[in-house]
Amino acid sequence: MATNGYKGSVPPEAFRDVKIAIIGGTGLYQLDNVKHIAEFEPLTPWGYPSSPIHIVETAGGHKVAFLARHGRGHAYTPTSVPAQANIAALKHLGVEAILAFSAVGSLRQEIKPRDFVIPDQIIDRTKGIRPSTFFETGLVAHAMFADPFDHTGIGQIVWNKARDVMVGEGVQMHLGGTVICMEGPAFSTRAESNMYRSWGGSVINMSAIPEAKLAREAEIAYQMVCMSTDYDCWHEDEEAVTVEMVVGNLKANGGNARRVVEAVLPELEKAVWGRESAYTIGKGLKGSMKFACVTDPAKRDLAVVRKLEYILPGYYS
Ligand SMILES: CSC[C@H]1O[C@H](OP(=O)(O)O)[C@H](O)[C@@H]1O
Ligand SMILES: Nc1ncnc2[nH]cnc12
Repeated sequence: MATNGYKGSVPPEAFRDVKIAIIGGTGLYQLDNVKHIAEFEPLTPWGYPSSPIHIVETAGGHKVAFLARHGRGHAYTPTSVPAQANIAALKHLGVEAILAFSAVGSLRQEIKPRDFVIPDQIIDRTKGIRPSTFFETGLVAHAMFADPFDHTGIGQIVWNKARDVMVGEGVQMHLGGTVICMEGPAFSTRAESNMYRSWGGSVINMSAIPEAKLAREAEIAYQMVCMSTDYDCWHEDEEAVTVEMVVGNLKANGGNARRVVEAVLPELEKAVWGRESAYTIGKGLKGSMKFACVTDPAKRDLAVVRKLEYILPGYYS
């Protein structure tokens, strides 16, 4: 792999014009069949991201960033993933759209292990122990989060461009659904799993929050693609989830995730680079966080304003 190892806070030329990022979850630690251009680990005001960011060149000649959510070798627990640094680093590069992959348990009979789901909602069951916002005392802003995913943009592209490819691999794709994001790292109890089903949950993972929230605060269009690996522990005819089960199915899912990326990138590139495309990415996002700020300019903490400059330059100063 050709890399320009780079550690620093200002990305050099090789890292400019990167508008799309892929976040890989459990089982997806790198992209294959792409030209690697460079990698770097920027120091953000929220620390270092979980892994070096790989810049790859697509068949369409665009640069795309890839980041392994849990780090190389899966070092970070779901709770300790430095999500603020991950999203801040991508935004600072210029990223406008994130396609994120996640291994999930299925809470529905019809979502079989190895199926893919493009969710449109989240129920947050993390326990308030993860830093989940870029804002703090001295600079307060409230992001709209009613629709946590870019479902009408990136989500539709995934559905329209990757569905047939996946069917060809014997994988069913489901459009829409609710991700329950639990704290972990231990899996749920049967009572919890059944409660989530009664709430209308479709799938369960440990990573949609705060990633999706932080992406929204950074004005990045974000869509998670969920790869089912198990029936959690609610299913009376199936064994309760184990890591072996998840990892076994992930071997197949990892290959399928790469096929999704390949199928989706050409249209996503057109949409993001403003060429003719039927899809709009990040509708209403640009500028939204400027008007979401409620702190009187006279009361703003300059140190916090300076931190926010890293992701939303000129918004609060
Ligand atoms: C190894 S099973 C639990 C683990 O898998 C998922 O990871 P990711 O979302 O990064 O693919 C889930 O969220 C848990 O972190
Ligand atoms: N059953 C499950 N619960 C939470 N996260 C998961 N990731 C994969 N399977 C999962």
